[in-house]
Amino acid sequence: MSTSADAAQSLAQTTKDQTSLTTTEAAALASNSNDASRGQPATAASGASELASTKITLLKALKHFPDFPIPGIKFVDILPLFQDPVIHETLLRALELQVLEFGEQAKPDVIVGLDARGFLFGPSLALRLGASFVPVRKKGKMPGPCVTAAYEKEYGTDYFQMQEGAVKPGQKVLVVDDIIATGGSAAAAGSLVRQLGGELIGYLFILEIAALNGRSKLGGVQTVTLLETNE
Ligand SMILES: O=P(O)(O)OC[C@H]1O[C@H](OP(=O)(O)OP(=O)(O)O)[C@H](O)[C@@H]1O
Ligand SMILES: Nc1ncnc2[nH]cnc12
Repeated sequence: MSTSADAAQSLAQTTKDQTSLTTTEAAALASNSNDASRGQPATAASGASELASTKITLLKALKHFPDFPIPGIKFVDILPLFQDPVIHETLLRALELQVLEFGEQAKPDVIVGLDARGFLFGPSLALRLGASFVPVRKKGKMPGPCVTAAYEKEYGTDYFQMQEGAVKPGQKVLVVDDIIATGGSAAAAGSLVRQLGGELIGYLFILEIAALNGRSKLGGVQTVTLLETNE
């Protein structure tokens, strides 16, 4: 009979090319599977199937809109992930597991979410992790003194701001957003965190548009993405 550890190892190996989840995460998903089946141990096969189907479920829920918001952009819409409470919960659990995989020494004090789609899951993730949530907003939306950074993105130039004092010097900060495309938005957010004296410990995204190589703008800071598209 296989143990939970065996099942988790098998899960991680079976799905190596399909998912960024690792052995520890697979173990947690296997444990979730135990809950779902009311105490019945998950077999490696059923756990692997659950993990693969989790990723497929999330990918299938995404919608694609050619030529939005301007011609030539293939827009990936992540909003459907939040329409179904089961998919929403699955998403949050998977993101939480990704952060836990960073290890205790890299436990974030602050989750910084980017305007606007980083606000859809950043606060929920922060609550699960016992961390603060702090927004990065487009310029002119927040009162009081702010730090500002300009950035180029896939479809234009923009400005991001954070409120002074929102991140305290030395706090460990994880920046989260729905999508990394060119990486301009995330890099600007990282620069704001550093302007406030925060320690930027990583970036976490739901989806990476790999062809745009946004990671190259993030200066080697730990960058984790749940899903990937090459379109
Ligand atoms: O990697 P990049 O090329 O910078 O692109 C990624 C950013 O673009 C999108 O936001 P957008 O600026 O469209 O704003 P919105 O969330 O307010 O729609 C997306 O939500 C990311 O924040
Ligand atoms: N192709 C894209 N789809 C959705 N959001 C984006 N943000 C930047 N590029 C995007």
